[in-house]
Amino acid sequence: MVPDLADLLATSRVVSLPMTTRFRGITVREAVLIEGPFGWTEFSPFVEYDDEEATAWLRAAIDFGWRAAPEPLRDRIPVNATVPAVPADQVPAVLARFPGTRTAKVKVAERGQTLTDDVERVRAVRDALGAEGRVRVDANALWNLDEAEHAIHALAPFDLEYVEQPCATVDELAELRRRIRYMGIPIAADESVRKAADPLAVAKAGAADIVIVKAQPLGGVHAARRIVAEAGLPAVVSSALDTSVGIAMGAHLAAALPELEFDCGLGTVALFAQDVADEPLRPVDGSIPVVRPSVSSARLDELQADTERTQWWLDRLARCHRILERGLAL
Ligand SMILES: O=C(O)CCC(=O)c1ccccc1C(=O)O
Ligand SMILES: [Mg+2]
Repeated sequence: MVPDLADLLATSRVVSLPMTTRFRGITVREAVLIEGPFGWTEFSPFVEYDDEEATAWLRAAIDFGWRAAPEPLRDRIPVNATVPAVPADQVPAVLARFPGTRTAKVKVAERGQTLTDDVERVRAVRDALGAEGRVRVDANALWNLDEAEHAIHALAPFDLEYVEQPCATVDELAELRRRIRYMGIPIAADESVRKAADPLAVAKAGAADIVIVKAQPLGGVHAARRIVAEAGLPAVVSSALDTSVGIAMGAHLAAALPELEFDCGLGTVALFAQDVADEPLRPVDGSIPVVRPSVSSARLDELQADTERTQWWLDRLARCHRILERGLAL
């Protein structure tokens, strides 16, 4: 079911959230918040995505606002700290934003940096978390096969929980998995799930040990839950640098999965200087609650994007809505 565009626009608010640390090259995150019959929901595809790709994010927004979430099987979700590609000396300050987390995901392979930068950053994270910490890295598909193999050798002494999207293609992931099997370090697929024509292809090809699932790009909580069931692999629910409302969507997905053996990438509200919720879904004691946060209109006013950006987002929402409706008509 797709609500009318007028219903979506009636409550849509475009916000611009300042971040504490540059992440994915951005320092301000924009989002549309929409109030549906089931509560606030979020539409925030990254600005560089085309309308086709952004339409899955609108499906997700509608799913969360206009449909009851599946029955939650847990009421809190353990989360990881997310460490952007910062210099090693900034690691303690980043980790301090994620109180109580035993797991950290560290960005590596950033353009313009070297493997030495990655090694020093990962070392600083391991030093801070100690032997009981869990350290995973995310290369965002930026290594080729040989670079990945070489980098994983260099990072293995820090005892990696898994390596997320080391290379771009399913074939590369499958080959890398063969090459590093003897090391016992699992490979997790992220972009190969959320940006693929077939999100199950990587699992079918046996090219990953773990799937990363994100509610917005996968078309919502219900669709993503189904992808996890069909993939038949352990899943880690992560986010897309969402506001507390988008994080709540992810938390409802994580809460509905029959098994959740890894900490989830849902702590990223900690990277925002401000947020839309009265009680932001920042990690406390290493977890976030499974709730629909209340959004204050005062905060929406404060964080409102300027006229030009607001129009840009509402136009984009309208184009994606048209694509959704056309899809239904086919
Ligand atoms: O998984 C996490 O720890 C947080 C989310 C995250 O890393 C992310 C956020 C925005 C865009 C891409 C990614 C990613 O996992 O690659
Ligand atoms: Mg990732």
